Amino acid sequence: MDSIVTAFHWTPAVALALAVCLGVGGLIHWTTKQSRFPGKASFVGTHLASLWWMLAAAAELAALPPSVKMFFAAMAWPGIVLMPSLWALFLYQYTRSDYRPLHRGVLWRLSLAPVCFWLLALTNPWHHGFYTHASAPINADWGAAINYHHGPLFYLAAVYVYCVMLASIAMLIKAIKQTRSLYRNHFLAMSVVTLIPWVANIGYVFFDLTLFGFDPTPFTFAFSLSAFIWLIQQARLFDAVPLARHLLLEALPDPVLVIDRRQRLIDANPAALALSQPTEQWQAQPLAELPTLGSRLAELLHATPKEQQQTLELPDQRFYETRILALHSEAGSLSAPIGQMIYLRDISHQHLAQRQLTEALQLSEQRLDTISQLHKELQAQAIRDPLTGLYNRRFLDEFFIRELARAKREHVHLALAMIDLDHFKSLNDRYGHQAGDDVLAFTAHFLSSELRESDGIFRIGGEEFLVILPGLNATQARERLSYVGRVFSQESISTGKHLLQASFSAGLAAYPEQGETLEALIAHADTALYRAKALGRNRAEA
Ligand SMILES: Nc1nc2c(ncn2[C@@H]2O[C@H](COP(=O)(O)OP(=O)(O)OP(=O)(O)O)[C@@H](O)[C@H]2O)c(=O)[nH]1
Repeated sequence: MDSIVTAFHWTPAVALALAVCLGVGGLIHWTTKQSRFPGKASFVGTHLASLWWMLAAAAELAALPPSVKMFFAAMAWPGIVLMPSLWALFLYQYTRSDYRPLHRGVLWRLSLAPVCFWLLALTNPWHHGFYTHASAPINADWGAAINYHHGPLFYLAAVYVYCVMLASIAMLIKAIKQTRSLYRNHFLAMSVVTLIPWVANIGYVFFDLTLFGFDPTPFTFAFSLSAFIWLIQQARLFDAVPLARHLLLEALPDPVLVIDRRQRLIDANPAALALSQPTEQWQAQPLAELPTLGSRLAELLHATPKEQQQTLELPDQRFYETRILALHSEAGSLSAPIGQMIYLRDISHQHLAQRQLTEALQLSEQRLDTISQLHKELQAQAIRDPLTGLYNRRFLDEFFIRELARAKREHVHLALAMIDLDHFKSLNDRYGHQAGDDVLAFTAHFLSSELRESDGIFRIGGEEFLVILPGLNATQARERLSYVGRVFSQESISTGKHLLQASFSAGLAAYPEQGETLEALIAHADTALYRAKALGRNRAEA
């Protein structure tokens, strides 16, 4: 026991190596507790291999006898060879989002080279193919580091490991080229994390670079470890949520743009790029200079928040509803504005449909107006005589009922006159039908101007008129029509070619004395008209 204790010593380098081992162990434990991510098993395996390497390195550092140091140097080899293989496997799975568990066959194949090199390293005292005879402590101090002189087997192992590392780097470069999402940042970060230990290793193998007189590679794992912790904590590596959000944004058919505080474009999803078609160097370009929509969006950003939610009309009948969201950095309880996100929702279909609907509604309203206007005109035409413009027989009943009701209500008379032009047939025969029409039109106009506005004048036959005179009894109506008839007979009627004179006879009846119905009053007035004709025409009889 004592010999074992005295075979090792405790130095700051050993403490550092053990601290890194503890860190790597903690990272492995933490990773196993995380939710699934592509290549999780190979990621854990990589760190187990590096832990093995680090433990062997720590033991070699702590060991005092050169033979023990060389034994632990040989013990490190399964970790040294397995680690890059598992790392390459992890990158292969991660860049392909491959969640499948590791196949046992793959593990066997990956373990083959590490086991072979391990056996070759352990059997080095017999063949010295790994470390040559010249390998010896750097000085005479007890526990001094060994200055290894590498044999061909060592270089074979180095070539194997570097080939695997080159494959990893190639895989990362390909992945970086093919993606522009958050994955790209992850791949970039992983490249750096991967490169640093191997730069240190190349420095050790080819340029004799050492730390504590020792291969610095395992110590750079301290850097890798910190980088991974940062990536996992801050950049949320392996966290599905930001990746899912980013992928969603990429797949979103609506354009989304992100600008910084100085309104320079920092991100745009494929839909935004397809809409705007900017130059290749669109990142960091001022928003206002962005083709198609930049100037419009820049104007919107200066508008009030209310106006910012408006419809943006772009060429080719495309309409977008705009939404502008402020972005803040969350640093503890402090929140600072860092930019804005502009979201454009494609509402072309709804907008066009709404416009078509509005146009259709306007058209149907116009048509409805025209129809109701036509309807009114038709209604008016239906109750009017086209030649004279006077009411016709159709409106007589309605007019009479209303006036009779009023007469009854107000206890007044209601007179009715039948008017017939005298000798109209001979006028027609002598001067023609057109002249007859002119006389009829003149008569209508004359009666309308001579009688009261409240009197109803109807043309009820060829040269027959009917007049309703509210408030007048038969005698008063007779006086009124006698006077109007006299004036009419003195009028000269122009019929184009001739100046004619005409007269009319009128027969009168009045409610309530001569009757209380239209039929009764017409019958009475007809009789009176017949009498007026018989008495020589151009007169009114009651
Ligand atoms: N120009 C014209 N003539 C019409 C119209 N409607 C009816 N008439 C004519 O009016 C005349 C009516 O004549 P009659 O009923 O015989 O009576 P009259 O010649 O007026 O004789 P009295 O009534 O007895 O004075 C007929 O010749 C009809 O052809 C019309 O719209 N235009």
